[in-house]
Amino acid sequence: MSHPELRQTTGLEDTARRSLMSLIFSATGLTIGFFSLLQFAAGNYLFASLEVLTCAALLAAGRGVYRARRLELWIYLYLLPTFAFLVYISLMPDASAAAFVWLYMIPLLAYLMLGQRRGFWLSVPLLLASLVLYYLRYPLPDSAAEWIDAGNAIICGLLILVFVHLYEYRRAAAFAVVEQQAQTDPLTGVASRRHFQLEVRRALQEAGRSDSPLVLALMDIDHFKAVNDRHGHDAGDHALQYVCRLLLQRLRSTDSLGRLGGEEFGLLLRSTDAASALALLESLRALIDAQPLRYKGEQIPLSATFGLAEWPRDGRGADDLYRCADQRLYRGKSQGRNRVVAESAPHAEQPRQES
Ligand SMILES: Nc1nc2c(ncn2[C@@H]2O[C@H](COP(=O)(O)OP(=O)(O)OP(=O)(O)O)[C@@H](O)[C@H]2O)c(=O)[nH]1
Repeated sequence: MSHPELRQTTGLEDTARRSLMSLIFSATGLTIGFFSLLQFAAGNYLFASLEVLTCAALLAAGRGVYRARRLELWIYLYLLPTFAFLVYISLMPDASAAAFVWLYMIPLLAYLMLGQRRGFWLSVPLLLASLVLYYLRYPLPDSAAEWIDAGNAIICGLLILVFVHLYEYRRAAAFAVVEQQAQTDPLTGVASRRHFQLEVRRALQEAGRSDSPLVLALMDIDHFKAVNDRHGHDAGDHALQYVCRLLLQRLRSTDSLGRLGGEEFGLLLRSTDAASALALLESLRALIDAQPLRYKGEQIPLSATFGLAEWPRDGRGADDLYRCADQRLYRGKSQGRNRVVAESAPHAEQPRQES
């Protein structure tokens, strides 16, 4: 029952990523700010001033990253100079032999900010290159004790890499499950109300940019209470799932289907005008009408009423389109149900009254 368009991100991961980046930028800025004080105290004014500037830039980036459009660019603008700096301080002429521990930050930061695949491809080559440079700079160990020291450092780095890789793998998998659940109606598998509404708003922005029409349709199964009352709630659940399957069979990959609540569904038909939508929805209506649900040896007849609104003809905002489609759906119900309504009544209509 999966439909490609129902698999878009809700932005959950994006928000989490931005707040993590903000934290990392700010923490790095404050750390560098602290070191700038030490540099001032040591009389290294040029270095100290550069560190103050870097600190200010990172603190500003920590605030600005929430609005950043090209997030990837911000990540690489942070990671590449940071990694170059970490490699430098580990290998600079007067570095202590223990300064290499800063290299362990590389996989942590790369995985945190880039995720598993790109984190791996950025950090592993860099760590290997740093290892080679380190042993060009320092002679190879020549005693058992020195080999043990080197072994500790390498094995510790390797374990950090393996653990961060496994951690990120599990985190991403858990996040995907949570995101999927937030986007999906658990009974029917179509988009949840919240996700569908998000898709409508996104589609309206795209339609505004490309200036191509779009149709929002609302569909309500007729006399659904009677299905529950006569055949039981379980039959009602099967009917909801069945109707969704029928709809998804016919909808195009660019269309979206969401459950707005109870037995009401939303259909989003991108790049479609009212005339083509009417033909499509009419075929969906006829399909539901012609194919009763088979449930425990019984045939349960089903039908549905549709109301549709076209962007920009019937409104430019999501609320206007919902209101218009809802009025037409209500009109279809009052005209006898099992129909598609694409036009408003000649006179102004009252908003639909909830029973
Ligand atoms: N089985 C089942 N029933 C549900 C679910 N959600 C809502 N309903 C039922 O759907 C029915 C909706 O009834 P009404 O709002 O009166 O609408 P209707 O009987 O379809 O009548 P019209 O819409 O006017 O054609 C109620 O009986 C709800 O209990 C669900 O998830 N499963």
